[in-house]
Amino acid sequence: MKTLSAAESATPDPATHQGLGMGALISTVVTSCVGGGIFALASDLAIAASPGPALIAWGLVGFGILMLALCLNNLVLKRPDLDGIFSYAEEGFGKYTGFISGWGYWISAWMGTVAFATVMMNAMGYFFPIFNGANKFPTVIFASIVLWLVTLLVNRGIESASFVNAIITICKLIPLFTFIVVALLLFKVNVFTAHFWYNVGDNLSGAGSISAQIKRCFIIMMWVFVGIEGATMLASRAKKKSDAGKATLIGLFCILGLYMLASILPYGYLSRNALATIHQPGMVYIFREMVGSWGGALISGGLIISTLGSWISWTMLPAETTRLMAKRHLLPAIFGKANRYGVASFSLVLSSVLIQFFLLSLLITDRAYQIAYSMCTVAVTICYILVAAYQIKYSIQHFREKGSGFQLTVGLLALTFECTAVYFSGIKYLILCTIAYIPGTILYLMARREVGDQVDLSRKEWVSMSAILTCGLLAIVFVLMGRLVI
Ligand SMILES: NC(=[NH2+])NCCC[C@H](N)C(=O)O
Repeated sequence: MKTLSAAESATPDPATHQGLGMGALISTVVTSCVGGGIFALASDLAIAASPGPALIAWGLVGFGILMLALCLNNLVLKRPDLDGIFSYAEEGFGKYTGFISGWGYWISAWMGTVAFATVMMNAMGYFFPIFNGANKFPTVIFASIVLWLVTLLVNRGIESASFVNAIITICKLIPLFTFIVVALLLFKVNVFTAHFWYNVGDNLSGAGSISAQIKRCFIIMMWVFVGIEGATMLASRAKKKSDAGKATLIGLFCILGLYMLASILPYGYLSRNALATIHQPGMVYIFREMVGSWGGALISGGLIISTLGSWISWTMLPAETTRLMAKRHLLPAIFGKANRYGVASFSLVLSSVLIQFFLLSLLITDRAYQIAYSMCTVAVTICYILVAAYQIKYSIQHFREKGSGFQLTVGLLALTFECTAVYFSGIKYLILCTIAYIPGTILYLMARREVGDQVDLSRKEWVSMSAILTCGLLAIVFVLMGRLVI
């Protein structure tokens, strides 16, 4: 049995269908992007900014993600022979760069699961206060049980049937729409405009200049868009290739609309201060304030189902990524070895062990959710940057073709956006990621040996490898010295 990626699992089996239609493609974008982030968005953003700067940030991030989506569409159409997001980096800049991209994607995929687990346990706390208490042991134990149950299921080659996905999508959208409609009805213009640009006179950590507020919004907004690459990766299975492009754009605008409404409307009901200090995940408790306790239950229920669905899909994904990388000899063959259900067990179990390790962080910090999603976002940005870079390279190489000037501009804008986003999000997360490249690089070298390649790295590869390893080692030293605090 074949494992499906987060994106693929949302869609019908291509063998029994004549390719994916527009509806299936759009729902793929929504399924792979909308996980747990939206439920915490309002309160997370309120900590970072007032409504004015938040709106500007949505405009900027929306535009940047659009550029990225356009790059992916273009590459999928121009290079249908390449599969897996890391293959663009490999094709454009050599094997080690391909590895850098794939490894980033892999780290991001399982780090995202740590974020899912934390936000899901917060929502469980709504029903079972034991998960909300100061003692985090019950939370860690329950999250670990879910983790290993999901691992076991995926390891047995479950495929999320499309009807299950449809139910999950409905369960996540109904509470979200209900929230938005009620928030619209209760919207008070004077509350919304009271502190439109600044929140003067309170002691929010998020006070500050407009630009500082916009910067803080970036990582929160980027996180909710992780997964946008999902549908474009399906282009080769679309009924019409051009549909995939359209679907990504339509999906992107739908999601952007959903996110903007869910995060901006609450500013018209509660003050920024109140939103920022509300219990997490914000939407649950904002809705409870609005309509009473059934509201909190509705949103918590939606959140639990939504994150569980995403959790399963994103458990299949890292194993699938490393399997493809092993196929291309970027990782040792064991990463690609399928068990009798056709699942690459080693990768799967390795990701789960790492997730388990990071779940323990819940015991020592109450910022586990923020840390996990920041790491997830920055790690995936590494591959996005390389996608944009390949888009630029490809457009220059084929400059005579029609539309290349446009594609080049899109690539340049996407690259600028992604780099700025990493910078705004905090270089420290990027530096921390390099630690994971130390064992990764060893595995990469082993993979090269395996195929009899006497590791004859090019000069460029040596340079990038040494730079990354040095950063990784320095990061370890800084962490040990307590200089790198997240
Ligand atoms: N690598 C991952 N697990 N990504 C999950 C994507 C999360 C999604 N964007 C959300 O808002 O919840």
